[in-house]
Amino acid sequence: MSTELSESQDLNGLEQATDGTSRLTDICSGTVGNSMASIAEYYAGKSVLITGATGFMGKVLVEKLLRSCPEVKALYILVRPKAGQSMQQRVSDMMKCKLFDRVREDNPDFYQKIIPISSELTQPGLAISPEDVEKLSACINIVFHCAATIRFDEPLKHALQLNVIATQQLLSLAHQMHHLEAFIHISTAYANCNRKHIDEVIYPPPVEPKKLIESLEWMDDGIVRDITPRLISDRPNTYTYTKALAEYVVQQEQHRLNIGIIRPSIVGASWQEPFPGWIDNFNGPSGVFIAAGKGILRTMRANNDAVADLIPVDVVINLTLAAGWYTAVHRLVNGKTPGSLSRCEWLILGREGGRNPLEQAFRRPNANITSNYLINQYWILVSHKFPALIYDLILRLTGQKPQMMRIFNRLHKAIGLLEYFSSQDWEWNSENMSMLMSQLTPEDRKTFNFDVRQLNWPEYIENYCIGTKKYVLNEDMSDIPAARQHLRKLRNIRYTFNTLLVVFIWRVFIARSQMARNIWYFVVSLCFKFLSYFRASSTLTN
Ligand SMILES: CCCCCCCCCCCCCCCCCC(=O)SCCNC(=O)CCNC(=O)[C@H](O)C(C)(C)COP(=O)(O)OP(=O)(O)OC[C@H]1O[C@@H](n2cnc3c(N)ncnc32)[C@H](O)[C@@H]1OP(=O)(O)O
Ligand SMILES: NC(=O)C1=CN([C@@H]2O[C@H](COP(=O)(O)OP(=O)(O)OC[C@H]3O[C@@H](n4cnc5c(N)ncnc54)[C@H](OP(=O)(O)O)[C@@H]3O)[C@@H](O)[C@H]2O)C=CC1
Repeated sequence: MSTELSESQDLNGLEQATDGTSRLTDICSGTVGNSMASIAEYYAGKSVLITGATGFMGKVLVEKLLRSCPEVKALYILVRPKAGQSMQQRVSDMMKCKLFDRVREDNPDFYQKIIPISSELTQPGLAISPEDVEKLSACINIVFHCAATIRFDEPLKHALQLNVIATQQLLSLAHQMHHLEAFIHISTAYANCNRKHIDEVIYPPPVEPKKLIESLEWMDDGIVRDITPRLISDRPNTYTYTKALAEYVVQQEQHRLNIGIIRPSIVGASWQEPFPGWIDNFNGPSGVFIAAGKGILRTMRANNDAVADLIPVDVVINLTLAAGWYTAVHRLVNGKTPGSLSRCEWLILGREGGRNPLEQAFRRPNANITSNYLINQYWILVSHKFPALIYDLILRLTGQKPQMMRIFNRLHKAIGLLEYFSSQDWEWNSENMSMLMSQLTPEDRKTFNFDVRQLNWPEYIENYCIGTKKYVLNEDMSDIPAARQHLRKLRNIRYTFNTLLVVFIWRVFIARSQMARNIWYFVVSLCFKFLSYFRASSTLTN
C-alpha cells in the first residue's frame, strides 16, 4: 500500500483510496488455518461454470480441474455453435484433443462431468435458455470467466460488447446463483498498460462504462471507428481498453460477490502440464516463433534492456484455481497480478530458431531483435520486402499468383500490433501472488505450482517452439532431417545468389569505370591490410 494515499477500509477488506483505486491488504495478512481444505478437497463436490472453455486457457483450465480435482462434481461450460459446427460437435471435438490424453488415461468417462450450455455472449441474457438459467442458479458454486475477444484490432463496439457488456450480464447471472462462493475474472496484466508501475489495485476506469455503452449504442460503426483513437487515448488498442473497463465492472460487485481478478501477462505454451510445450494458437509469441521459424520474420523491434513478461499457461491456470479456492474460503475480494517472479530476456526468446526446424521454410531462420526503429526499417526493406518482391517476380514469371508481398503485409500488421508490448517494460507488484503461494500446503504447492522461479527459460522456449511445430502446425518431428535438408538447400541458394550479385555489380558498375575500379581496389587493399594486421597481432599475443 503506498503511504501517500489516505485510505479507508470497507467491510470486505477492500480499501478505497482517495484516488479512486481499490486495493487489498487483508489478503496479504490473512492466514490459513491448518483445518482448511486443500485445493482439490475444496473443489470436491463443487459445480463450476466456465466461460471461454473452448479457448486456449479455458481448455487448460477444464483439463487441470478434471485431472487434479477428480472429485469435482460438474463443469458447466458456456459454448456457442461456430463455423458450421453445433455446440455438441465442438465440445466432443475439444475432448478428443491431445491435451486431454492424460485425463482420458486416468478416467475414460471424464466427459460425463462436462455439461455444455448453449450461449452466445454477445446476445441479451447471454442467449441462455430460461431452463438453463434455472439449472445454473441452483447448482453453481464457482464461476471462472475466461471468455473475451483478445484481438488487438477488434472494433470498439464488438470488444465492448464481449469484454464489458457480457461480463456485466454474467455478473447478473451470478447474482441469481444461490450457492455461489467465488467469481473469478480473467483480466490481463496490460489492462493498465498506460501506467509504468502497476499495483494490485483496480484503477479508476478511463470512462464510466455505462455512459460509454449508452453513447455507442446510437452511433454507427463509422463514427465509432473515427472516435476510437480519442477514446482509447494512451492505450494501444481496444482490447486493453475494454479489459480495463471490465475490471471496473467486476469491482462494482465487490460488496455482493466474492470476486477474484487474475491478470496474466503474455501467456505462452505449457511449461509442464499436462505435457511441456502445449499450445494451440498463433497469438503473441507463438505467431512470432512460427514466422521466425519459417524464415519469414527476420527482424523485430524489442527492447533488449527490458524483459519479456511471458508466463506459461499451466502456471496461470494453477494460479487461477488457487485463487478460486482462496477467494471462496476467505470471502474476500482479491486482485492478482501477473506471474513473472522470474522474467525472460528478449534475447533468450530471439535465440531459439533453427534447432528444430519447421518444414518448408521460406528462408533460413535468422531473426534479429533490435530496439532501433531505423535499423528495424532497414532490415524490413532488405530482409523482408526485397526477397518478397523477388519471390513474387519469380511466381509471376512462372505464371503463378504472387503471394509473398501479401503475406509480409499481414506479418507487418501483426508485428506492428505486438511492438507496443515488446519494446517497453512495466513493473508489476505481485505481493498477492507471493502471499497466495505461502498459503498453500506443500502438496498443493506441487500440484498447483505457480512458482516460475524454478523455470529454465532456454529449455522452456525450446519446448515452446517444438510445441508450435507439433500442435499448431501439425508437423511431424520425424520430418526434421528433411527440414534440415531444405535449409541446406536454401543456404546454397543464398550463396549462389550472393555470388551472382557480386559478379553482376562488378560487371555493371565496377568493370566499366576507372574510378569505380580504383575505389574497389582501394577498399579491397584496405580490407587486406586490416586482415594482415589482425593476423600479425594475434600471432604476437600467442
Ligand atoms: C524475433 C524472434 C523472437 C521474439 C519472440 C517474442 C515475441 C513476443 C511478442 C510480444 C507479444 C506481446 C503480446 C501482448 C500481450 C498481451 C496479452 C494479452 O493480454 S492478450 C493475448 C494476446 N492477443 C494476441 O496476441 C492477439 C493478437 N492477434 C490479433 O490481434 C490478430 O490476430 C491480428 C490483428 C494480429 C491479425 O489479424 P488477421 O490478419 O485478421 O488474422 P487472423 O488473426 O484472423 O488470422 C487469420 C488466419 O491466419 C492464421 N495466422 C495468424 N497468425 C499467423 C502467423 N503468424 N503465421 C501463420 N498463420 C497465422 C490464423 O490462424 C488464421 O487462420 P484461419 O483460422 O483463418 O485458418
Ligand atoms: N492468451 C493470452 O496471452 C492472454 C489472455 N488473457 C485473458 O485470458 C482469457 C482467455 O484468453 P485465451 O484463452 O487466450 O483466448 P481465446 O481467444 O483462445 O479464447 C476465447 C474464448 O472466448 C470465447 N468467446 C469469444 N467470443 C464469444 C462469444 N461471443 N460467445 C461465447 N463465447 C465466446 C471463445 O469461444 P469460441 O471458441 O466459440 O470462439 C473462446 O472459448 C481472456 O479473458 C484474455 O483476455 C490475459 C492475458 C494474456
